[in-house]
Amino acid sequence: MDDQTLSKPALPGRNAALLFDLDGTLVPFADDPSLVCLPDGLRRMLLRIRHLLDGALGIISGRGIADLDAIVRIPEIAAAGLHGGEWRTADGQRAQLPVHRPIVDAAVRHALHRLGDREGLLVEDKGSSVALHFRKRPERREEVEQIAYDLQRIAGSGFGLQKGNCVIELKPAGIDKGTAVQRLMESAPFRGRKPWFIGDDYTDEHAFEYVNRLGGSSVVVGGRRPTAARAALADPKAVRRWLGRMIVSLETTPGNTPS
Ligand SMILES: O=P(O)(O)OC[C@H]1O[C@H](O[C@H]2O[C@H](CO)[C@@H](O)[C@H](O)[C@H]2O)[C@H](O)[C@@H](O)[C@@H]1O
Repeated sequence: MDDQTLSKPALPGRNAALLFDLDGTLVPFADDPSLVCLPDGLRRMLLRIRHLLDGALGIISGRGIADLDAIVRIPEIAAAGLHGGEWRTADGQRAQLPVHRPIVDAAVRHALHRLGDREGLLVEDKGSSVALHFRKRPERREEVEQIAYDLQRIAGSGFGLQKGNCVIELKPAGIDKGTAVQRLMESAPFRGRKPWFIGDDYTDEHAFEYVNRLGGSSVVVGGRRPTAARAALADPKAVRRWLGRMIVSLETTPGNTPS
């Protein structure tokens, strides 16, 4: 169904575990992925909410964790990167799935060779995957997607494709943001709490489906439909306003000691 009308999300209670996507959710899209930054005011809000939820706040992204850390700048925040290919729990333990570097190297070389004129296009080498970006050249979408399909054939069944906002990515098969949410939810202080996932893109649908199955709350940012999400916010500015209301609500909930 693509005429879904979704209402705004309620405010999470003190037993919530809050998991956010980054690009298109907490921060607006930029032409160049390296130009994205998280404003200081928003960082302070996330820190405050993390404190009020006893640490149960994390980021789940298609970016690698090192890239996320450089943007988010919240030391040791619980995170999953590369759509679930690596993760770090709130106590700082890190893990990552095996990286098939020779295949990724071959895919990067093939993509660079095939693209020819790369003006406005970007081949992003993410270590275990490779993303082909066409935000500045939307008219080349079909050509870029065709190259990605060819990369998938060359890489074989151990790899799959993930479409996103003006991007298509070759990534290891069998990982997605649903498994990423599951990994964090099985670790402290997330375990036993009600999961919330807030995201905007196709890759976030796996996470929406997962939290829905757990009886959690799923919030899509923006107008992409259809979606498995059960509530919606218009854009990253609306997300920030919602976070502001959340802080007031959590601070005034009996049992929370403002500090
Ligand atoms: O899961 P996310 O946190 O949303 O990360 C998804 C991808 O984000 C980045 O690409 C997207 O954002 C860029 C900056 O706004 C934009 O230029 C690009 O068009 C978007 O697709 C990042 O570069 C990717 O590696 C992530 O997978």
